[in-house]
Amino acid sequence: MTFVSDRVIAGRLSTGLKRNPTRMQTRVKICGITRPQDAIAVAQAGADAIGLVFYPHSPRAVEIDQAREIIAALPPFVTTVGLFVDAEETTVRRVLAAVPLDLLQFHGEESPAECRRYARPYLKALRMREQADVLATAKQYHDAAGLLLDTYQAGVPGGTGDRFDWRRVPAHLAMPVILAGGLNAENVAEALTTARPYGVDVSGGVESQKGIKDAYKIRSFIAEVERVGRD
Ligand SMILES: O=C(O)c1ccccc1N[C@@H]1O[C@H](COP(=O)(O)O)[C@@H](O)[C@H]1O
Repeated sequence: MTFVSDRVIAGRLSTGLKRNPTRMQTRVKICGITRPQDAIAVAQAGADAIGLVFYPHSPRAVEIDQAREIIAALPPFVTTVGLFVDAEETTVRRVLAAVPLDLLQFHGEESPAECRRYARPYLKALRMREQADVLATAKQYHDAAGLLLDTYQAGVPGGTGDRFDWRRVPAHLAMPVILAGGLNAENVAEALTTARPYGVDVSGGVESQKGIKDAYKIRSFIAEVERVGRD
């Protein structure tokens, strides 16, 4: 088995790197992994990070034992991200005690204090409803490792499969921007040239069905990111 990536998103996110300058490779997170074989496919394709969804209402939700099995299948240097949506503190702590997560992703209405209380690097998701203020949110969550911008859809906290207007991503932000929402191999090049994010996060766009990743779609997605990310 050949693993083509040895990059670690968490460490780099916390170095204060901002946007994706010329010649710098855009980081890739593949979210909603539910099976060890998908984690292996993601690592083999060269992704930087996998996301594990600890939100029971998601079709991609994982249990603690399942998450441990998935992570155990990974080679080193692939960042593990745990996604939560307005979870109880006890729930997050139970997961953290059992699952080796490098980074937390808060995808609900968690306050800055709630995001900080685990003393772990975290990403804060902002759903891009009309009145969303990216700059103000970045200020509010100034200690976040990055701000993840996702599509807003009423009643759905994420994983919508829909894109938003990428021109709304500010050109300068004091923290890394991770672009999400409806990305796939067909549109990610346009997304990157429009928004120039530090990283991208995709779930539905690389699946054959909800929760089941498609190795071909993952490879195509990463190939596109690498193509655009080069000179
Ligand atoms: O993936 C989910 O099921 C999910 C559930 C609740 C909150 C967030 C979720 N996923 C995140 O949503 C975005 C976009 O996903 P997609 O590519 O549009 O399917 C991404 O950040 C996922 O991490």
